[in-house]
Amino acid sequence: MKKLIKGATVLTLGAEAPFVGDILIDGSRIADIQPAINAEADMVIHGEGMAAMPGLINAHQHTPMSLLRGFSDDLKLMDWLDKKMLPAEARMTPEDMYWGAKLAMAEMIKSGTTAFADMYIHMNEIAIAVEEVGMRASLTRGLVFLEDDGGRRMLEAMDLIRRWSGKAEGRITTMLGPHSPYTVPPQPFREVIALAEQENIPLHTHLAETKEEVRMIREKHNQTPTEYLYQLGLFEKAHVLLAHGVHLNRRDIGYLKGMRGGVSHNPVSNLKLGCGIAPITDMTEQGITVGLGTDGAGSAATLDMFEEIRAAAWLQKLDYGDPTKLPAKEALRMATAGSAELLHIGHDTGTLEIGKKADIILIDLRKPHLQPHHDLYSLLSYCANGADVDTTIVNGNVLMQGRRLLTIDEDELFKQVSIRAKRIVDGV
Ligand SMILES: CSC[C@H]1O[C@@H](n2cnc3c(O)ncnc32)[C@H](O)[C@@H]1O
Ligand SMILES: [Zn+2]
Repeated sequence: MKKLIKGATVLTLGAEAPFVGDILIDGSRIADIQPAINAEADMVIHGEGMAAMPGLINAHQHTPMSLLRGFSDDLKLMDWLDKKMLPAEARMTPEDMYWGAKLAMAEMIKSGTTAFADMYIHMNEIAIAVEEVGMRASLTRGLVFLEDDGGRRMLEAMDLIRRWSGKAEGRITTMLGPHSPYTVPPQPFREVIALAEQENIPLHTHLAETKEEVRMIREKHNQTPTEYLYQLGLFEKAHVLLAHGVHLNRRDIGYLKGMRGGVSHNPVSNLKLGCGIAPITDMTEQGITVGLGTDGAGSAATLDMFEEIRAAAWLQKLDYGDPTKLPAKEALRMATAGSAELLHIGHDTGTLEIGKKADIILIDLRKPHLQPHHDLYSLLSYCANGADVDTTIVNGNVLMQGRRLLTIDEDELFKQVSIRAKRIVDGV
């Protein structure tokens, strides 16, 4: 099946400057990108007046937490987690995970996200939802080792990996997910790292999100959270996706230098929880890959990656007192090629290139806030929002066109969400 996008302003986010042209999709991949393509196609997508760019990639998510959006705000992270989220999560059924993940995916597709990294529980139901909806995802069973469970969580983590890696036409990949330095003691952390190294499985974990975490790890191990993970051998033994990295000193950044993977910066969640500003300019200057994510909707509020792009750029300018920090194009590249590296799918996604997967979004520029067109990178980083996305394509399949979702029934979704969200929070 061939599809032809005609007359869009193409931003490959690779080496080329933006140009008006066509994109030919053959099956799941980009077959050609040119100023004009004369080819037969089964479907023509009219891109006139629109910008075509790589789909945004959300590098850190907890999708079912969309059911907990707005339920518990304005709390400190540890109170929010221990007193509100964990009791609510204990009441969530596998079916809730499925519908929560679908709600998150509906929002992501409608705001131009084509791929995401997810860490949660009952991941089998989330994988089924991803398979049905058509997005690309890296799925991880989150592992907390604060009490003995006879190995059940590890079995679930390995079951997810064995059952779902490479499935859904190759759209699903998997990772191992020790939750954080404060929920995984040294011995189980070592065992997870050894397994990751032995079986060549990437890891996804939280790191140095709050000052309280730094204090807890100092009291328990007399180390910074980053030193704790470094001394366990994490950064040399596996590809690692680190979420947050807010409280890193110069020496901590040195430990990350040369690592495979990198850091997911989640600026809106960090702002809302009052965590601080991650030193991502210092990281990128040391060659550390930085991508962007939202975190779960329970902490971030929305899953609109355009808000993350804007917050990331503007917070670096504020933090350094220097508006030249994190320029517009770099911020867009963080949300695309940067995040793709973290998900370990950079060879296939993150830029528009012949041979790469056709994960493409079209943004309708025919809006007052997206005129005139001096610099499209500035316009998309600083002025656009998720509602400007007209079309979302993943793996060559159109998941949204003219803002209509083609693989999710929104009426049924909203009905399920409203019943389930109420049941989960009643009594918490
Ligand atoms: C064991 S599955 C993942 C686990 O992570 C929790 N979570 C959600 N947001 C955050 C965050 O910002 N920092 C730490 N942990 C977070 C979520 O509630 C799940 O229990
Ligand atoms: Zn998180």
